[in-house]
Amino acid sequence: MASFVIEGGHKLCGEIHPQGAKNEVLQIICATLLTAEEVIVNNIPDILDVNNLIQLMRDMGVTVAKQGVDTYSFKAESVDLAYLESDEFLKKCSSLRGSVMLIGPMVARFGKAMISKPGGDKIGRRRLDTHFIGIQSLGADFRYNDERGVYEITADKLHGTYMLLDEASVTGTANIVMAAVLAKGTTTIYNAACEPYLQQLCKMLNRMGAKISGIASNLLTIEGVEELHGTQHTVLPDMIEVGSFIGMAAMTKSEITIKNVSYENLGIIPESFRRLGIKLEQRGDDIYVPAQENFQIESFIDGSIMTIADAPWPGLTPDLLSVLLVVATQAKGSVLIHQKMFESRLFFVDKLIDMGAQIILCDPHRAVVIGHNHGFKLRGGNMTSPDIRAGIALLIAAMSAEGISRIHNIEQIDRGYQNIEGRLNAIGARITRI
Ligand SMILES: CC(=O)N[C@H]1[C@@H](OP(=O)(O)OP(=O)(O)OC[C@H]2O[C@@H](n3ccc(=O)[nH]c3=O)[C@H](O)[C@@H]2O)O[C@H](CO)[C@@H](O)[C@@H]1O
Ligand SMILES: C=C(OP(=O)(O)O)C(=O)O
Repeated sequence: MASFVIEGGHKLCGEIHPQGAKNEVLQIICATLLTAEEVIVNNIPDILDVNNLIQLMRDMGVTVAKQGVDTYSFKAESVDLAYLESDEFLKKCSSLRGSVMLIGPMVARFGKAMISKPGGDKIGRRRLDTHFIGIQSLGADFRYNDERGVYEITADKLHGTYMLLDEASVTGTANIVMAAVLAKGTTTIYNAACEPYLQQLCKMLNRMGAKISGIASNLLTIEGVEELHGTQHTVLPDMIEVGSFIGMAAMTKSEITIKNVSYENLGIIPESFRRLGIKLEQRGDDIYVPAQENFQIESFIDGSIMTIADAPWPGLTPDLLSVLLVVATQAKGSVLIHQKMFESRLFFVDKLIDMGAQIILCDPHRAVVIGHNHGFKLRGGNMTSPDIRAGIALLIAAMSAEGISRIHNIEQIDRGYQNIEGRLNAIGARITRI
């Protein structure tokens, strides 16, 4: 298990470029299974989750070639269906949440998929009902093998249908869309998730010959087609990384420019930081964050205490709440952070409290943060990263703290942030990997 040693208190200065979006690229790579032709994908981040999925595709028999620093081609002419039954494949799937999105394309094109319980962050219950019910309603048969703890999914031919999802699941919607594009007839998905990740997936599938309408809304209509073709796709910048950089700048009183953020795809994210009092300017497609000595949390119009809560897109992504929470510890004023979707993502606040933050954890979903207004610096600490976003929040806390901090289990951070210490050290941070 690797660790970061962080010397706190150094300001950042300069420009930083966000990597390609992790949660988009996981969908996109799975979708390359839908055609025998070559799909070229640009702006692929060099992160653990993505590299593991690329390796899994290779193991399945997909021809993968690295064509440039962040460009790969995928050609799924055939897939080794026997490998899907192997313990090795199932073990790899279980350590990677994105692998659940192999089901849709595999069933649609090859009539068969196997999956063990997928991994990902341990951030509370993460059910898969939306995926299973959706793909089942297209006509697939799900069988659970108790002995091996795996699901076997089979279908002769999928058939389009109407479905109202029980929740707007991000990976669930992606999985169902990827199954429906090759189904016979029309599929209508209501209460579909509509994050930019999904918009990008649907646009790529349409370039491959799919017929999807309603993109960016929660009502998708998919007319099934016989087959799909090759294409090129460029992954959007990672909006969670953009938000993480805004948070870092505010906590370290730094002036930075975040380059090429695809501002129009950030939704409510910039506004959520502004509600904490953080100034940021859109400059072309960049975000400029000026150095700020203080920032004051707004109140609601009726004067009541600000609440920042997650919600399905275009609401605020839950993946940024840990960052917003840590930033609030140095704001002026108080805020209630309400993590509605996940039930174990706030426990990391204990570590922030140890560092001197004023936080009341009300229950697994809600924390009240009373900001120090930069009047008291957090103390360096020794901590372990429980999940990817708590990991980055702890790194932000450590970068702003007095003294040396150590963060263990940084593999969690590596899942989603490319060479984070290298990129941050280049603009003034002091982070060492040991
Ligand atoms: C690989 C990937 O893309 N992971 C993202 C994806 O995970 P993932 O697709 O696994 O998450 P889901 O969208 O399925 O659901 C996330 C959680 O929110 C709850 N829920 C979801 C929708 C809803 O309308 N109401 C509700 O309560 C679910 O019960 C679950 O606990 O989306 C999550 C929610 O944005 C993000 O945190 C993850 O980073
Ligand atoms: C929760 C996340 O990832 P995963 O769904 O892969 O666990 C995340 O990206 O914040």
